[in-house]
Amino acid sequence: MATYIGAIDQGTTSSRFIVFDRTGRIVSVAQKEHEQIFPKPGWVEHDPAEIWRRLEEVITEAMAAKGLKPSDLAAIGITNQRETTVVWNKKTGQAVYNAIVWQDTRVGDTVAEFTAKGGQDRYREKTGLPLATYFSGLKIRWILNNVEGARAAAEAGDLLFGNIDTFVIWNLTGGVNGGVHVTDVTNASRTQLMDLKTLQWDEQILADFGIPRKMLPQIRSSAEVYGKATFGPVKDVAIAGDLGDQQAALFGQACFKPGEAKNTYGTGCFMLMNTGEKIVPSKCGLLTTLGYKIDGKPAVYALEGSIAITGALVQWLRDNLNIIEKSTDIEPLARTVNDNGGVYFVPAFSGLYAPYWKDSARGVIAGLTRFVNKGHIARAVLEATAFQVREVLDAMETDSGIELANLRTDGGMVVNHLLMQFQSNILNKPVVRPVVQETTALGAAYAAGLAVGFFKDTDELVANWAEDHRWKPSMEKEKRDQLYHFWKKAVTRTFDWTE
Ligand SMILES: Nc1ncnc2c1ncn2[C@@H]1O[C@H](COP(=O)(O)OP(=O)(O)O)[C@@H](O)[C@H]1O
Ligand SMILES: O=P(O)(O)OC[C@H](O)CO
Repeated sequence: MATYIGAIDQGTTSSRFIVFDRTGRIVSVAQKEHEQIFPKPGWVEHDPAEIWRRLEEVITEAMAAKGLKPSDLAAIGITNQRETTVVWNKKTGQAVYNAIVWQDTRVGDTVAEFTAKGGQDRYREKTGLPLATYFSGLKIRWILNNVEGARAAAEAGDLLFGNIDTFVIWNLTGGVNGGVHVTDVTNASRTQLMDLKTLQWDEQILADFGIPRKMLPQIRSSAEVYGKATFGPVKDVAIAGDLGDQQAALFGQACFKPGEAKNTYGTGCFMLMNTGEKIVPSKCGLLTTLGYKIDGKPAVYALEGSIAITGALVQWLRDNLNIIEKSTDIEPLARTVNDNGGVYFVPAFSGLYAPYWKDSARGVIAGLTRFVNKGHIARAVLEATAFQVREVLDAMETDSGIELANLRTDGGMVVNHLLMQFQSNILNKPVVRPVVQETTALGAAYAAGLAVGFFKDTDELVANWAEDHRWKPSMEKEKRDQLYHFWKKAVTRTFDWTE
C-alpha cells in the first residue's frame, strides 16, 4: 500500500518536488531554480519548456534519493505560482510565447483603457478583483494581440491557455498524447475571467477581453482525480490535487475555519483569511478570491492581501546590486547597524498591489543621507516586507471585522529572525512559524490525499499542525508609530511615477 503523497510546487523562483508522509513530515525533496527573464523594464517572463524540464529533474531526483517507486505514492498534488500565463499549441506542445509572469506590467495601458471605460472596479463584484496588470485575462489578450498568428490559431481551436497548474497537469498526463486540460477554482479565480458565484468562465468578460472560450481549461474542484501521470518515475500515480500556491499554503496551515489566516513570505507576500462559504467584498483594497473547494462540498472563499515584492527585493539586492552573495547574507549585513538610519525602501517594482492597486507607482529609496551605508539599505529592505504586511493586515482586520490574535507565517523568508522580530514589533502581535514550513507543497499534498482517501478528513490535517517558533512584540508604541508614519510617507513618494 502507498505510504506517501507527492507534491509539485512550481513557484516564481524555483520548482520543488516533495514527498510527505501521513503526518505531513518531509520524506524526500528536490528543488531547482529557473531563469528569470526581464526583456524590458517592467516585463517578467519564464520559459515554460525550462519549467517543465526542471520539474522532470526534481521529480526524478526526489524519487531516486529515497529509492521510491510510483507505487509508494498514493497521489500527487500540484501547486503553482498563480496568474502566470502560458499559451501553447495543443498539437506540438510548444508555447507560442514565454510565460508572462504575474509580476509583469506590460498590460498597464490596457488596464488604463478598460478603467477609463468603466472604472477600476468594474469586474470586482463578479470576480473579486480590481483591474490590474497582475491577473491572467489581460495577459492572454496581450499574447493573442501581439504574437503573430496567435489569435487565428486560438479561434481555430489549436491553442490552449493555462496557468502553470494547467500547463503542468497537461504535460504530466500525456501532453500531445491526451493530456488533460483542467484547472481548479482557486487558479481560475485569478484569471479575472471566472464568476465567483457560478465558478464558471464569464461570457461577458471573455467577450470584453476578446478571449475565445475554447482555449480555456475546464474548471474543477481543488481535490479530485484529474488523470494519471505518464512520466516515468511517477507513472500511473493519480494527479488529485490542484491549488494556487497561496491557497495551498492556507490549506497546508490547516486554516479550515472562517477567520483563520496565514501569511506567506516568498518572492511576494500573500495574506489569506478563510471566510467560509461567504463571499466577502473588500472595501480596503483586498481581493475576494477562492480559498479551496473539496469535491462534492461547497466552495470556501477567502480575502487576500497580495504584495508583489518582498523576497524579490532581497534577490534584487543580490543579483542587481551585488550587495550580498546569497539571500541568507542579508540578516548579518542588516545586523551590522542598529536601525534603518532613516532609510525607507518602497519596492513598487511592479506598481503597488494591495491595498493600493496603483500600476503607475515605481520604487523609491527615501531618506538617504551621507550617513547611510549598505547595512542600513539591507535593514530597509527587510523592513519593507514588514511594513507592507502591516498595511495588508490592517486592511484585513477592517474588512473582516476580525482581530487576529497572532499571525501564522511560512515561506522562504521566515528563516530570517531579524525580519520576523521586526514584523512582530511593527504589528504589535505574536508571529508564529509552524514546524513544517513547506506549507504550500503540504497543502497540495493534503488536497490530493483527501481526494484519494489517504487522509480521512480535514480534522486529521488540523492535528498535524505544530508550532515551531514564536516571536513576541517588544517595541514601544511611540517608536512603532513613528516608523510606520515615515513608511506611509515614503509610500506616497512612489505614486503616479509612470505617465
Ligand atoms: N534568509 C533570508 N532572508 C530574507 N529573504 C530570504 C532568505 N532566504 C530566502 N529569502 C527569500 O525568499 C524567497 C524564496 O522564498 P520561497 O518561499 O522559496 O519563494 P517562491 O515560492 O516565491 O519561489 C526569495 O525571494 C529569497 O530572496
Ligand atoms: O511563487 P510565489 O510563492 O512567489 O507566489 C506567487 C503568487 O502565487 C502570485 O500570485
